Amino acid sequence: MNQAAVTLDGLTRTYRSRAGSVHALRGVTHVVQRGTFTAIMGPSGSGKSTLLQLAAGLDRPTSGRVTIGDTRLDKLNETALTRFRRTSMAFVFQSYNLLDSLTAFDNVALPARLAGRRADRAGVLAALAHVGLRDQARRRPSELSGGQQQRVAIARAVYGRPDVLFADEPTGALDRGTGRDVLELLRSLTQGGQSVVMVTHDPLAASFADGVLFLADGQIVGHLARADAGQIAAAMNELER
Ligand SMILES: Nc1ncnc2c1ncn2[C@@H]1O[C@H](COP(=O)(O)OP(=O)(O)OP(=O)(O)O)[C@@H](O)[C@H]1O
Repeated sequence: MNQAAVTLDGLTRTYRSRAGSVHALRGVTHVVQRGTFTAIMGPSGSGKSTLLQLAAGLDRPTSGRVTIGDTRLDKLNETALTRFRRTSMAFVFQSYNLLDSLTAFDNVALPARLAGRRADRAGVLAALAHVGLRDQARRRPSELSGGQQQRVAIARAVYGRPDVLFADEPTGALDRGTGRDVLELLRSLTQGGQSVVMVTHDPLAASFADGVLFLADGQIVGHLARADAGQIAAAMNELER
């Protein structure tokens, strides 16, 4: 089996507007191994969100390519890409992105239903149980705390057992303790062979990852393996000087 979960090969992304061109990514090459948790850090505007969007197939690179497992995203048309995203990848955002008119259960079941599959009741409940919310299945997001809502979003993301979970500041809106629970949950997914790629500004959040990639000005400028929050903060300070 291919041990590479995400392969980024010479990725560039240039945004063009009347005001001029912005080179958000300037040639990023990196491999995320299967079953690992990677954090991406860097100063504001360094290209972190752009990188995540390209890796998740939500946007196309100007040049270079993204491969998820053995599948090259540039070989897929929009329909095939949407289908592939629904089965192989999931995305967790800072703002949870749950539908308030649906219960926790129906939010978790939604991607499968959108993909034209029946959501199996036992599987959805198991996903909710995995994030400690088995008893809240009938509640709507507005009846849950922020941390619980983010756990519903993670249950939704893991229900289809995607190979890769992308997360953009997943703990940005949570207090420390709740954030820690969410990060431990993300880390636990790797034991089942899933990969997690997370953008964060928070060195403590990044310390839960197996490795941290540092971006500056659209390029990878450093890498730390299994570092504590102090080491990560020191590396960030160096970058921002
Ligand atoms: N749609 C867009 N059109 C034009 N420029 C963009 C667009 N999206 C991002 N940019 C620019 O590309 C660069 C990288 O942006 P990106 O959002 O990837 O950075 P980031 O590291 O995620 O920043 P932050 O930490 O502030 O969220 C920035 O200069 C940004 O202004």
